[in-house]
Amino acid sequence: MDVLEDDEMKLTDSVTAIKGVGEKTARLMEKLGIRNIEDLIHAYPRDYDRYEPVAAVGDISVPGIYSVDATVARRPEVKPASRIKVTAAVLQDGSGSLKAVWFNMPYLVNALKPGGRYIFRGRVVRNQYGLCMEQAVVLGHDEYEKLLHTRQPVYNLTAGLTNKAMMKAVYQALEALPVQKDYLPDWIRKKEELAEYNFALRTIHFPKDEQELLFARKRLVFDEFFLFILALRLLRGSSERKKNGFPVNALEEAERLERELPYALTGGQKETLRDIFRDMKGKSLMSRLVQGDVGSGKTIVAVLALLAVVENGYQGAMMAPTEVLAKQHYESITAIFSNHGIEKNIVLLTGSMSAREKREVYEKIASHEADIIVGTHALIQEKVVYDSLGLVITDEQHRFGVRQRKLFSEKGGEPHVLVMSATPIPRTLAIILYGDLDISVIDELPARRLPIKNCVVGVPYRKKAYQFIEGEVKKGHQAYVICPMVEESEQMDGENVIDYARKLQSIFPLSIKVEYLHGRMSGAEKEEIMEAFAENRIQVLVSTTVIEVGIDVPNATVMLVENAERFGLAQLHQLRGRVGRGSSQSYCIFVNGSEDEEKNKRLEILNKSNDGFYIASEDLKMRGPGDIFGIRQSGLMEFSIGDVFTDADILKETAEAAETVLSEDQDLSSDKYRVLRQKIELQLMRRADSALSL
Ligand SMILES: Nc1ncnc2c1ncn2[C@@H]1O[C@H](COP(=O)(O)OP(=O)(O)OP(=O)(O)O)[C@@H](O)[C@H]1O
Repeated sequence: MDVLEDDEMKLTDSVTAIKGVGEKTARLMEKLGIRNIEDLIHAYPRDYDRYEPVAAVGDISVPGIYSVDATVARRPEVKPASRIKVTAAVLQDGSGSLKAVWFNMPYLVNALKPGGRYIFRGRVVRNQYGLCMEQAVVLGHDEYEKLLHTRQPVYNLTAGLTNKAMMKAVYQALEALPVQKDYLPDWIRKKEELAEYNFALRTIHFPKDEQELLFARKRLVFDEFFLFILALRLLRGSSERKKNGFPVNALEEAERLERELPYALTGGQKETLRDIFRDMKGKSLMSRLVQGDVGSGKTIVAVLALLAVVENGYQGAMMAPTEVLAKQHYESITAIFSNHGIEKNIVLLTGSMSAREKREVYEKIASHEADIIVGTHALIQEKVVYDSLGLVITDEQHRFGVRQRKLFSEKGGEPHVLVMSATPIPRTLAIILYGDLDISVIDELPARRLPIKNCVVGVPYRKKAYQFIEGEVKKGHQAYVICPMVEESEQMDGENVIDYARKLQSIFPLSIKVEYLHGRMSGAEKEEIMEAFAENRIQVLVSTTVIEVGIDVPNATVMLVENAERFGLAQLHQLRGRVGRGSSQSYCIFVNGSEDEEKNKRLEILNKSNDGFYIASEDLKMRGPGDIFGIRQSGLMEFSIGDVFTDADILKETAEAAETVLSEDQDLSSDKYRVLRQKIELQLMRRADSALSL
């Protein structure tokens, strides 16, 4: 028996335990965050490739993936096009003919006999000669019959790792794993009509049909929310009633700065500040979420809170999700303080600083020479010892720092925590998702802001858009261009930052400097580019969504989003929030890169409104149950399968179920919930680990 168990695959095994997965593949998988079997089986497909019935060639008028049942009209030709060999054929059925090309597959010339009839399945693109099918898979009729109506999983990949390899690895892991115990209590499964766990897991990767897929998905979404909510509640249980070790009583400096600001705070900002000050003065520690739409002015609220803490003799830290943002916060706080004669010592701490620079900052933090520390995750590395850290401000993605909180408490007392969020979700959902936090909402934008003017356009409009950008730059303004990809990819078409920046620079006069920014650049490179953009040494910044959160360059007045159809509306709303932050009129141009009218309709929602809540709820109304794959609403909430917008109903059901469980057993200590509790603890550790390794 023992021998058998040793042979069994375990969730904690490395992916190399799978037959056919070697060190090289393991390293590639690691890039995707997949280290062990458990990670692998939870790396859910990002989409599914559907084998639909064949299309008549004559009916194909827009690009997309198609299957056609056609004959090869004449002997295919091989043309050497620069380095690659292109095999070209003409496919015919009774309704018309279609060009087909393959790259670097010259052997097809002999394999595809003139007059031979096959099923060709591939992506039809539009090039200068019209429609053309690229890299088609050639299938026999029997083979196709078997695949018809099935869905093949499409995984997130990285260069060198093919979809086929991922599929095989997942399949083998699922085959080799022993059946896992379903940790969800039976009564919940029955009440909510949820699939069995092992079945759900298998089906999400290899569904038979749409119905089964949705059934499996619901179960996994439920699980994800359920574990999350329970974890939050357990955490809250342990952090509640924590005594306030950093009472904030004196508020003179903060109130003076508030009076002297060049603008009056909005009602929402004032109320939020009152909540914060009341909390920090009170008996227990503050754990508060500040929710406010893009550009609602959360930063100044954070700055005033930091100043209050410092005035009372403590240190305050502000943790940003990226180095670029940390630097920006550091600079804006420094500027505000120096403009108002406030002499506090502010330091910046980021991962990309040299060891010597870091050491100097550590010393300043330990000796309390530093009052305010702004940085990235570097702020919570073990080497950082605070003298008396009274407040930590963080963003919603990193709030789940169980270990972090523990770390702080080991370092001399738990600080107050303030979490900033721009995710536009209704209060009922916010209460569920932020169950461990009290909530303040900044529900208005600063007065005298001109609403952003929007338009949704097709690709042919580009030329005009570039002229428009040129005009704005000539007026002294700046522009952002967003592309979905960093560089050209074989798997996906769409605009990429590197080529796009090159193209724009060649179109614009040299006086307009175009640069690019993306997440794969080093911290120092990104900082340099952002700094140059903030100082208007760069006029047009072509970027991926790395600038989605928080970047504040009020002089930028145009945002052009390429392949807007690829993004979730909430995410587009965040992107749009990068303009319209100053007093000038701003513009947002969404380019729909597909010819799909439905996608246009979705984007039109953005055209109609600048209100994040409205957009999220309208988007929800337009989606059917089959639309949940492909586009995720928002990258802001770190769920791997659930979507807080689309799955709002499941989220509510989950919250009720969690409530019932906790009313039976407050800390899940009974035998009945032992497996569930273990699963939650594991989840907490994983989240804490991934947050720390960022
Ligand atoms: N009450 C106000 N009146 C006028 N301008 C304001 C007010 N509050 C903040 N601002 C300015 O509005 C701009 C946006 O503020 P801020 O960067 O704090 O937005 P945010 O809420 O953090 O948005 P995001 O979620 O996009 O990061 C800043 O340039 C800030 O100086």
